[in-house]
Amino acid sequence: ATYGSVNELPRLKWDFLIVGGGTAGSVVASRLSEDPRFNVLVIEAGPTNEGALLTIVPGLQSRLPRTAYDWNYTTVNIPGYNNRSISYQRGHILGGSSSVNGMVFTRGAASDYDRWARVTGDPGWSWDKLQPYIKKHERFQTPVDSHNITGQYNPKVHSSTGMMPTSIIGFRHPSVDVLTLTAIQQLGGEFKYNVDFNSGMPLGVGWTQSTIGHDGTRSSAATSYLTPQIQARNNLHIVLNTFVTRILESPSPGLKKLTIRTVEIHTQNGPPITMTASKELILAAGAIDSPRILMSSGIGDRNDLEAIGIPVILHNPSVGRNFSDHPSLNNVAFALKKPVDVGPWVNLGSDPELQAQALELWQTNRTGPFTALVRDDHLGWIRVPNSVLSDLGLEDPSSGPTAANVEMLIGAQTGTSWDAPLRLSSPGSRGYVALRSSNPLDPAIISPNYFSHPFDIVAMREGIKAAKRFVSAPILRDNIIQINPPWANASTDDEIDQILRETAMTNWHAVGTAEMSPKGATWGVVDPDLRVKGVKGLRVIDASIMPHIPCAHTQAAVYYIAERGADLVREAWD
Ligand SMILES: Cc1cc2nc3c(=O)[nH]c(=O)nc-3n(C[C@H](O)[C@H](O)[C@H](O)COP(=O)(O)OP(=O)(O)OC[C@H]3O[C@@H](n4cnc5c(N)ncnc54)[C@H](O)[C@@H]3O)c2cc1C
Repeated sequence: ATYGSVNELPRLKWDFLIVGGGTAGSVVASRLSEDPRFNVLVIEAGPTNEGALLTIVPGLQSRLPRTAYDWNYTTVNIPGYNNRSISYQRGHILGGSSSVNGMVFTRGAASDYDRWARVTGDPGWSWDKLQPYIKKHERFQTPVDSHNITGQYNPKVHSSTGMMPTSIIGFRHPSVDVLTLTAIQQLGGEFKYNVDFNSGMPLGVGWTQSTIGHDGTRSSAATSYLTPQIQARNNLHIVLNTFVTRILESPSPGLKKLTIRTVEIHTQNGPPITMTASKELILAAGAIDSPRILMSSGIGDRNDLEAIGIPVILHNPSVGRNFSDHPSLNNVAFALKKPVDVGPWVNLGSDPELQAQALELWQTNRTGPFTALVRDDHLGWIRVPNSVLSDLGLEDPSSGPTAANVEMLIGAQTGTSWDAPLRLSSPGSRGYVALRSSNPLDPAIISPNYFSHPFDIVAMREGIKAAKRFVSAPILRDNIIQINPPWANASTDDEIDQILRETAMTNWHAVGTAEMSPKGATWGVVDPDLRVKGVKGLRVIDASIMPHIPCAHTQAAVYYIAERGADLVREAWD
């Protein structure tokens, strides 16, 4: 059952308490409550996703920032971004960030997961061992426009029996696609056609896949794992609009080890409410808020916590560190002499009339441009040339030679320019999340520290060069005037770097702030079974636990972590 406030909750005994009904939390709740022996309560700060049109219609995603569905965070001034601070979106709604994200569906490289297995000493995190979870997650379907997708994906690497509807992009731009596909045929090499970048081998250019199924609506963790039927389970309870401030030591007669299975819940007009799980407490509040809750509760760096007056219950300097994210650059585009025909929706982004028509089409029969969000039909995954790295004496931070350093979205949204927005897929920079004060209601300090590692700015620069190589394909080059501002007059590396620092943004892929490390390691926050080090009764299962960021949009990896995480919990209580 689902409750609108903590006052409506029946007084029950909870086996498992899950803090955060986001991407990972929804999966864990769904899987644990498959076992009728377990009584599960999810505590979610945001409202229900039910009927929230902005989260249902893919094309309305851009209207989500700064609504009630957004935590509305802002980073500190980022030195590598010329001291700019940027807004940092996070989902504040059932389904969490999966209810507000861009729905791009990418898994990354097999070597990303193999590296997790290597650094944690647990082969269970390897690409091969995760396959059952990859399959349990996905329900690949024909796209909403029912076009023939033979040759646009590899059915062998997809599952049609899992929980979450996914597909190939279902609203395409045929005149752009012809140019892209011809260009990659002409260029080959780094731009070779990759029939399916979700095979574990992402390099090359392939058709965009998204977490939108045949019905043209967003698939989120809430719509897929917490369907009305699943929410109706007798042993699954979800309380919305309820904010967890801290987690507390629980009475544990006879146990010497620090035991934490109690949550403290904020109430408007009264003292906080506490609840204790009889089996386990699971933090799934995401890469910003899971470390925030740990630190507010006295688990973190002793010096930092004492400096703001928080009594330390467990000294662990890794909490909140290792923040990793993908910087993005949306302004890489080339002016065209002759426009490409992108159809009647060309001004969709700016014309309210067209947007109203698109919404009507979506509502009437699930057609039109609002059945997709990303308007780039192809994604490219590229490497920084080894020669560039060796000349500069830089190491490649990616997980290996088959992983991507840079992602290039490929399209021509307005028809008047050829677009190549870039994402840095294998950043070397690491930032942190910290507390502002001892008040657990204060938002955390988010310090992403982008472009603090020398590789990152080099890789972005190389991404721009790769975009220039792309438009040098015979099919495109005669139609290209030049790269658009702000790049048109930047010729030296210094000039390019300045523009990078002035204009780069984020892809909202924060991970790593409660990283896994081997059992017994002197660093890290959780063991490979996701138990918080030095604590009994407490796990973290969400994006925070990734030791390294995959070269992919991060939701797929979070689903796999949550699927396996739920299994690890279940095994412990079998
Ligand atoms: C704007 C945006 C666009 C993105 N685009 C893409 C994309 O296109 N493709 C992709 O693969 N990935 C994308 N991502 C990233 C991806 O969505 C995230 O990596 C993933 O959803 C994180 O999952 P999580 O479970 O760790 O956290 P979340 O899904 O954020 O879940 C955390 C949950 O905890 C709740 N919570 C937090 N604090 C508390 C508290 N104190 N008490 C109670 N509840 C609390 C939150 O409300 C939330 O529901 C995007 C993210 C954003 C924000």
